[in-house]
Amino acid sequence: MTRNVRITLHPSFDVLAATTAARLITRLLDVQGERGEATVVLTGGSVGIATLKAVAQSPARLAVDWAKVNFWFGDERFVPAASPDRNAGQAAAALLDHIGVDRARVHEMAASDVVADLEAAAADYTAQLAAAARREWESDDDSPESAPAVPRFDVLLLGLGPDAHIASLFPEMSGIRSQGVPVVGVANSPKPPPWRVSLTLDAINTALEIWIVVAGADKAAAVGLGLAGANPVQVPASGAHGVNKTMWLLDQEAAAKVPEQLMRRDS
Ligand SMILES: O=C(O)[C@H](O)[C@@H](O)[C@H](O)[C@H](O)COP(=O)(O)O
Repeated sequence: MTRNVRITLHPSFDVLAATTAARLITRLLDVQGERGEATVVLTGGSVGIATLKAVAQSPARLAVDWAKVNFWFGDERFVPAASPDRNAGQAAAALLDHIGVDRARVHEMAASDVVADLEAAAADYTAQLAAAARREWESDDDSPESAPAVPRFDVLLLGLGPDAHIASLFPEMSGIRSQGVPVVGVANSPKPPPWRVSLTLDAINTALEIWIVVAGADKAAAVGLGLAGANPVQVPASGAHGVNKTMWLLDQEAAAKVPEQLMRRDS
C-alpha cells in the first residue's frame, strides 16, 4: 500500500504554528461544508498549543462554526483538573474558551481528582469514544453494534518528542505495544508528569489525516528516524499513518536531518 506522506518545511516556529492554524481552519471548513460538522484531535506540547493560539488570533477562525466541531485529545497528563499541566486546560486557555464551542462536543480525558486511577481514566475515554462512534454510526443508518471503537477523526494533531514519542506513546514502553484497544494508561512516562492517558497507535491511525507538527533542532534526529520507516516500538512516530494523508509539518531546525529530496518547501 503506498502511503500519502507529505513533508513541508516552514522558516520558523511562529510560521509553522500560524500555517498549521491556517491549514486547520481550512480543513475544518472543508469538512463542515461536506458533513455539517468536523472532528479534530488536539495535542499537547509547545507546537500543538502554539497552533491553537494562532487559530485564536486568525480572523479566518470566524468562518468556522465552532459549535459544530468535535474536539478530542490524543493524550493527557493524569493530574488534577485544575493543574496547569493539563493539555485540556492549556487548549482551553489558548483557544477553546474563546470561540464558542459546544461543551458537549469537547471530550476531555479524566483528571486524577475525578477518577480513581489510570485504568479508570482509560476506561472512561474508551467509553466516550465508543458512544460517539455509535452516535455517528446510527446517524449514518448503520447498526450501532457494528460501530467502530472510535468516531471519525478528520484531522489528528501530534507533537513529537526528541525520543520520537507521539502522544504519550514512548519507545519500548507498553503503550506503543498496545493493540486492540483505543486508549491506554501510561505510568512512569519519561516525559514529566509521569502518569498519562493516551490514544494508542491503533486509534491514532484511524484518523483520515494525521499532522505531525515539529519544531526545534532537538527533534531533528527523531524526525529523520520517524521518516526512515523504523520499527514503531523503537520509533513511535514512524508508526503514525493517516488513512488518507500523513503530513510532517516542520520548521527548518527540525527538518535538518530530512533528505532534501523528500522536502516540499512551503514558503
Ligand atoms: O502531552 C504531551 O506532552 C504531548 O502530547 C506530547 O506528545 C508532546 O506533543 C511532545 O512531547 C512534544 O512536546 P514539545 O513540543 O513541548 O516538545
